[in-house]
Amino acid sequence: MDIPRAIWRGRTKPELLKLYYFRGIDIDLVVAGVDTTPTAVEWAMAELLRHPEKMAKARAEIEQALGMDTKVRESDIPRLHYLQAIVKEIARLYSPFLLPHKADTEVDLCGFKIPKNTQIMVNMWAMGRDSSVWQDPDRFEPERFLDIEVDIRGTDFELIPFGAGRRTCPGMLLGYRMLHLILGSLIQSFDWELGNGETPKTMDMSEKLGVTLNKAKPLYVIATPIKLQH
Ligand code: HEM
Repeated sequence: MDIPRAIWRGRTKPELLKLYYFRGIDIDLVVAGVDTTPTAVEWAMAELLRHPEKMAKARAEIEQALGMDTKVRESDIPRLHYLQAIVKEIARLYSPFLLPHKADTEVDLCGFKIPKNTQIMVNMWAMGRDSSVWQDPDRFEPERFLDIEVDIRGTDFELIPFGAGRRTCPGMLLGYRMLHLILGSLIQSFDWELGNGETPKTMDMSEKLGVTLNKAKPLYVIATPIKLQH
């Protein structure tokens, strides 16, 4: 990571270390914050376009809760239970790995001995699709979350898309709210159609693993604005 010459010229060593440290934090925030939310929104829109009846159900909930003349706001999220269920279902289906962690000491985890200094990768994708926990795990079924209480903010360990504990995602509350707001606004404000000749049945839903789990073939859609009453 290079810092331009004009910035480091004439600075003392501690000053330079500080610069590197803060620059590292900036880069962390951009890398970790930029890709995650849009990727989740893309998967959610793809699933909703594959299941138009669920898109209609989500819009009906918003219309019923807010009427036709108010845009979705952050304060509306607690009332939009189906929207929350969609976000949880997307987190269950399309979360990749947590960041790598390292065991500080030897630990016993569910009968497995993890030696000190082992690097641990938590596979959230596999956790989300574990058939001993989730019924019909590969199916997009937000309704499953209407009957059970699962908090995805790091307290219910069957679903931890932001991680949990001391190294949990520091952008969690921002990401969590943005997901609901963006998705709610998109559902409320536009009619959606698939582009590029794709149909709900033939849509390519393959995945591409990076730091986030991306859609291998980007979603191509046509959006028609719906006029809110004002
Ligand atoms: C839907 C949105 C997001 C998801 C699903 C998400 C998920 C995650 C996950 C799983 C981790 C690793 C936690 C672990 O290994 O235990 C993480 C770390 C991190 N996230 Fe997020 N994140 C999101 C949004 C954001 C945003 C908006 C920001 C910043 C503005 C952000 C900043 C970070 C940073 C800096 C780390 C590294 C923390 C560390 O190393 O201790 N994230 N995130």
